[in-house]
Amino acid sequence: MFSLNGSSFTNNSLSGVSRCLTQSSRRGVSGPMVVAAAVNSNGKPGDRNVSVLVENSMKESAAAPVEKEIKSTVTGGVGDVYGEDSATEDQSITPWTLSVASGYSLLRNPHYNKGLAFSEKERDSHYLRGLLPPVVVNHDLQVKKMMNNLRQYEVPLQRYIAMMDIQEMNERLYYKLLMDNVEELLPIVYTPTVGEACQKYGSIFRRPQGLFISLKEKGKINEVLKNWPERKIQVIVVTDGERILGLGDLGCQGMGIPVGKLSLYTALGGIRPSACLPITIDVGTNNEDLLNDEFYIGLRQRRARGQEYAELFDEFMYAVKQNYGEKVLIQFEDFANHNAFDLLAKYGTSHLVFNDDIQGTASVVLAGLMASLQLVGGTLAEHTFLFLGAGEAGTGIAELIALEMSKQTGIPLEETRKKIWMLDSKGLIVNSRMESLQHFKRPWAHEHEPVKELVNAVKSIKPTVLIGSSGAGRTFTKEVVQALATFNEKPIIFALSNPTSQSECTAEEAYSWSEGRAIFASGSPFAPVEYNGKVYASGQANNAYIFPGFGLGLIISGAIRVHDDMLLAASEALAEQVSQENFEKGLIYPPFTNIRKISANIAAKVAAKAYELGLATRLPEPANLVAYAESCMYSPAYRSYR
Ligand SMILES: O=C([O-])CC(=O)C(=O)O
Ligand SMILES: [Mg+2]
Repeated sequence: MFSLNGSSFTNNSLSGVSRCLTQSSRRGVSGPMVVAAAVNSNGKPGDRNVSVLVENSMKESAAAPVEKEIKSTVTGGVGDVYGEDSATEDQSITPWTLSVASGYSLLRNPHYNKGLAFSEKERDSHYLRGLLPPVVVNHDLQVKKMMNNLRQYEVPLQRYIAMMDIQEMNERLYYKLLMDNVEELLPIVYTPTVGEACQKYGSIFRRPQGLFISLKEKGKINEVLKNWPERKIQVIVVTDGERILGLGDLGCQGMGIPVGKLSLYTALGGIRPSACLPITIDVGTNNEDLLNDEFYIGLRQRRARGQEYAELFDEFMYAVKQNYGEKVLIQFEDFANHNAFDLLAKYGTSHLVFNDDIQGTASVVLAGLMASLQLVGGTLAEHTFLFLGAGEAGTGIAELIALEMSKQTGIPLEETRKKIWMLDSKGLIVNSRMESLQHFKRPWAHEHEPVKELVNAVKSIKPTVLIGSSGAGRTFTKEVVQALATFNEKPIIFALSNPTSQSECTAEEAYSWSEGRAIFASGSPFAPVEYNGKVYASGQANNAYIFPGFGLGLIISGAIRVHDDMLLAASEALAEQVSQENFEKGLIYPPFTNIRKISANIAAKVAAKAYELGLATRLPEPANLVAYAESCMYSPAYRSYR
């Protein structure tokens, strides 16, 4: 332990300062620069506004709302957020230092470590001699070795843990692995395996990832954000863990989801890893198993609701804006319905927010539907839709379909919504249930007699498209699929719930029960299926196709708000990427192997829409947005250190 500016630090907290050369006089060096996150521990951040804010809120009683003070200090400016310039002598600041990492600490810094790929020259100039065995290998060989190692693990969760270890050890190796082997590794770092990882997060927990903001941090969220070692954040994925995939309330252990989503932001959408910040808001959990689990990592209390929740969230949202400015994208992920819609509505006018489960899923499904029309014919408005599940995903998709139909035909939204039917746990959503319906379900109540069972709704409504978004597995039974197949030559079936255990039916069931006629896509991946001597490959209707490119489009245009027309633009861009060859295989999504190109195209269309709507701030608009998007994308290639 030693003391700096009156605060105590362990050696580790200054990530190798003892071996680092102070950088202030050597700007422009292309060596491994490290920002040493030496955060003062006296609880007084240096920023003048923040100090005022925190002191004000401390003066008030702990329960008093801090919203007023927080809002009043937000200027949208990010110039001097750490307060180094504006602090007076009596205000303490965070002593950040820029330094060059070398030697042992360089090998332990995941941003800059290259392992055995350090060149002879780098080994000399960065004090690495003797710390590495003599061999020098290239990036490709490292990837080959890691893939060999990963394939030795038969249990997917072991592969997940191994991937997390690689991410902690050598970030560029992690992203190159993921990008070069996207179809093989996506099911590991993402659905379905990430679901199991969240369920067991407490047990497999090694090193913390992302930021945990719990009720204990109320009144101090500004300081917590300052503890994060990166300053230039472009995308935050935040969850409160209440509805993790279709697995329900996993509390603080939901952190696996923001971490996984942001890995995809980098690998699939080209956002720099250092610009990505995963956050879990911990307000407790109502999951009894977790509350009784000795390895649980979160607050051991039931969920805070109402004002307590709203105040913590408000403090968080304004602290984010204060620290990272107007253009940081905040992606809401896996909130329960009752919060998801309200948070999106509440912050949609003041922040750049995007709800992946409502908007991202909607955009990916609309893209799949646009592509399906090439196989089944007709226009969107000529189809009839039935949803099982009227939550975030279901109503979000329904609204985007209705909007697109309305744009295509000129028919008012209220009318196009009538082509879309929904069934929730209480049966078909019909007018006679109106009084008891949650507000987000009401637009979908149409005139019809009550129907309880899905199979009877299918027989009565005769949908051409059946979409499962309830989070409950195995609900598209043989009877349901067979009924659908009696009046559709090519029934379109989306089994969207994640992970695989929650899928409404399997690919094999969809093809065999429809005698090979279904056009099928699912939220979690299924291997190709053989039926009657023919191989059927199904698509993955997962928002992973959309959010990385969508976010990139917002960032490259400097967008300040999300607009529904941007979602439609993203759907069109994705649907356009389905090739004739894909269609011939019955696919309605392009393969993930092309995802970087797909993301660049989505980004370009989203950015173009932002410029058109006057929501872009990065001017002038680049002439070729696809080329510009591609040029902005992160590459995991190693850099040379002088
Ligand atoms: O994470 C995924 O695979 C898709 C998604 O957003 C969800 O199921 O909540
Ligand atoms: Mg989600």
